Amino acid sequence: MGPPPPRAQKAMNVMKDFGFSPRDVKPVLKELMRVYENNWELIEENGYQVLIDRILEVQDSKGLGDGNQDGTVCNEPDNEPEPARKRLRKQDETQISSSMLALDGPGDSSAEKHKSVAGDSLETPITKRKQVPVPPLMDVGGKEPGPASGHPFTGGEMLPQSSHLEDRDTGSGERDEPVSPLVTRRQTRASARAPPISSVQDMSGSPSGTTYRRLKRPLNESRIEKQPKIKPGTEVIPGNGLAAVPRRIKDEPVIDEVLPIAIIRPPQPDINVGEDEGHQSQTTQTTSSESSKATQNADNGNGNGKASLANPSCKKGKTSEKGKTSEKGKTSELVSVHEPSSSNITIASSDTGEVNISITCNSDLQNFHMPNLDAVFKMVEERCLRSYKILPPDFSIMKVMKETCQCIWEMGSESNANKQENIVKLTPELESLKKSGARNMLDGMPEHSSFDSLNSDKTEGSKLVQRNDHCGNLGVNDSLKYERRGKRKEPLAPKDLSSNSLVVFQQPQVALGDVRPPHDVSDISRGEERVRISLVNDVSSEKYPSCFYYIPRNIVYQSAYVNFSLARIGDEDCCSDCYGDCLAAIPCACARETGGEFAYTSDSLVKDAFLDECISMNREPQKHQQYYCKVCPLERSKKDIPPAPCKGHLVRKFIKECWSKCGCNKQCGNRVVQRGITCNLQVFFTQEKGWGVRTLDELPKGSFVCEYVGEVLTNTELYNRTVQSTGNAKHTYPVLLDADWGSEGVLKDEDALCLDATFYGNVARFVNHRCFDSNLVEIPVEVETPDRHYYHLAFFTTRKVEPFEELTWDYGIDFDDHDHPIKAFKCRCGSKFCRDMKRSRQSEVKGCGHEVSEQLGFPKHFSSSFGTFVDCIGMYAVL
Ligand SMILES: C[S@@+](CC[C@H](N)C(=O)[O-])C[C@H]1O[C@@H](n2cnc3c(N)ncnc32)[C@H](O)[C@@H]1O
Repeated sequence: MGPPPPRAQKAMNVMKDFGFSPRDVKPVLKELMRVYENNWELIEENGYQVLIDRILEVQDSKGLGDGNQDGTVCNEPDNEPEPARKRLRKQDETQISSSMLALDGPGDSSAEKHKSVAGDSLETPITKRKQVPVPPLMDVGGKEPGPASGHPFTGGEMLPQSSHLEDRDTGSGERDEPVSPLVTRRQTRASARAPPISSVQDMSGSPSGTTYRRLKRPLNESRIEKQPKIKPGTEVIPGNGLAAVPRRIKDEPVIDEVLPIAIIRPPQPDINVGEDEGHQSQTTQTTSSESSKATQNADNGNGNGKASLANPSCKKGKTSEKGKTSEKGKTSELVSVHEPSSSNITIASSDTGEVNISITCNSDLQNFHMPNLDAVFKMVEERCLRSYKILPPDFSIMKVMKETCQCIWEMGSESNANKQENIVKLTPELESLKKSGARNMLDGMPEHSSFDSLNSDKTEGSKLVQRNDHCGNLGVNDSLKYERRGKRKEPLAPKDLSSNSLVVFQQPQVALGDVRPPHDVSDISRGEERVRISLVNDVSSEKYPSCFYYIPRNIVYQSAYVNFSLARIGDEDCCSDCYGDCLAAIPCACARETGGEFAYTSDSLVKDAFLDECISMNREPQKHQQYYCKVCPLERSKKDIPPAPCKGHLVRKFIKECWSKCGCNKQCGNRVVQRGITCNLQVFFTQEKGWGVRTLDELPKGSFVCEYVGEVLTNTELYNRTVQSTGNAKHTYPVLLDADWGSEGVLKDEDALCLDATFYGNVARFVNHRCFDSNLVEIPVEVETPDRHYYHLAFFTTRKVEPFEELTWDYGIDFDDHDHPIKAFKCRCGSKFCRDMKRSRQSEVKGCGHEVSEQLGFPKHFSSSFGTFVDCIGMYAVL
């Protein structure tokens, strides 16, 4: 017989370090290989957990309870095989012993032995050792939740091997001290290069012996006992991983059936909306709280292996809304969730463990065809991602199932699909954002904001609040008709919507209230920023700027697709293995975007070379690479047929900051923009340009000043806003987020985004324009998402700025572009490089009191970089 294959040999070596002799290990390994059909990954998973478990079981069933009782010397005494076993017991005390109890069955003596072994082992090592925190289960491959166990997001999914190994290995007596995970990456990486200790050294399978192991699932889940048998005749949905590789958690009741299975049944002919619908909704409709309760009940039932069966045919009297039935002679429980209009969802499980999820779509059956399920799931997935942005804490699979039902109904019903065009779709972004982790995007929202009223009563549809003239555009959606009801304009329910229609009203444009929001002159951010931003006017009698809501972070308006899903951040887009301050260590994955070097210095300044490149791009765009879209979303949004050719977009340099999926701390030097404004700014009234912003501090070159914050819109929304704008006065401050447009094919409208700070914005909305030599430059910064459709636009100083100096940036306006939907203002920037050649030296400007700058004939250029358009129509006499 030749030597064992390398993976088997490795497994044996690892087991040896745990104190198991090859004699113990070999047969078990063979057995597992047979059971898992030589799938080594399953055996190696979580540090050979399954193998360890099985060996212990075999030993226990032999009545050994101790790996060495057979006399095998599997390790030198000094290598303390026994404590290794004991540690294993101790760590698994709750999980292993309980799972074994469950397997062995009540009253089984071996189970009792396990208990006592575990109990013994709890005492000895701990009393011998210093008071060391009980190590998590990571050394045997499990996942120990808890704050100390590592990654903030994964709750300890990843741990530095060096720390947990040292923490655990008490063999030498020198490693008793726990190693803080809060070591710098440099330290951690250095220790990674040292040979890892004992058994777990190569468990990651990483050829480089990487420092970290990724643990795929909690320990309990990884306790695979054996392949459950799939009963003949059981329906297995292809591609369902659960069915293909069934797993059973040890401490759950033994069930021979495969679970769960979702069965989507075609609608029953006897269930339709029609005349019956009103009755049906009265008798069977559950409130959402009832349905969630019902769902919970169903879940509980499943979890306990209790029965339930669901079938839409419950309407025939076979079962009740939530009742018991004895179909097939089994006790079964049924839970139905009935939507008033289009769907019923029924979840059931039998006492054999079979779970059925049955969805009934009440549709016009004549026009219904069962759509391809893959297409349905894709549609559901897209909707969820779009609607929920970040999945809210109360996200439930029931919602997904309802969405699924809706999609099946829509896709399956041709006549309805056609009607969809006439239906304004529900866009729950704001609602879900408010509930979700993205709520902080709305942190700037005042209590009385129209958001609350917009969302408080969906059945009433959108509520628009008329804005006073000073605030400009009402943004009424074309597809809705409004009538006056008291002071408000409220939508009339569209008459032609069938009862099956998808609900209903579009969020209106975010409109400001009748009441002008009070500006707090001591802090216009009303406490939203880390610093106060005062407002002064020593020049004119104008006390306040036009009304707007101060928000410290962007908010998504409506159709823009902004996805902060952590799942989309791959390893290459974060540094989960970092600790402390990334700048203090060798550059991590987050520096990849900036050529392998961080863009910031340890003083939080943008490095000179990087900054100069960005400045040059702004000042001399013709010298830099430009992308030309095949079909430019900006031109497309203008609705010209055919759309005009793309005018080009600068290929921008991005900064990528560390974020939530990174292991570093909040004070990491690669987190500048996300920390918000730190310098003292003041909004003041300028002589020439209305309100402006100045710094009260001296700012060195490369300092972060503020971000341009506003509503995230699609270009079409922006265009609609612009063309709908009427009135004597309006301000629009849109900025295109076009830094990556041309690099992709044809962008969807929802991906071609811009920021509008007209109604919701931060202090940046007051920063005035200066041609060419502005003291601020905008740099795109990726924070939450590697997706370049959405990024932060951050302002950094282009040079040292003195206290009380006005802050300006170059809007990139083409003062000659008379076709542009937004007319350029008369530039009063005062720069000797001013591009606005045509302005009159003496023109008197109402409102903003512009003065004339000298015209020195600097050659005009137009940076379409961000396609920034800034306007103050109505405040200027001549445009
Ligand atoms: C982003 S806002 C800046 C804040 C604005 N000054 C205010 O009072 O609200 C842009 C508007 O400011 C004015 N503005 C900015 N830069 C200007 C400049 N260089 N010359 C003249 N007006 C300017 C224009 O009216 C423009 O539409």
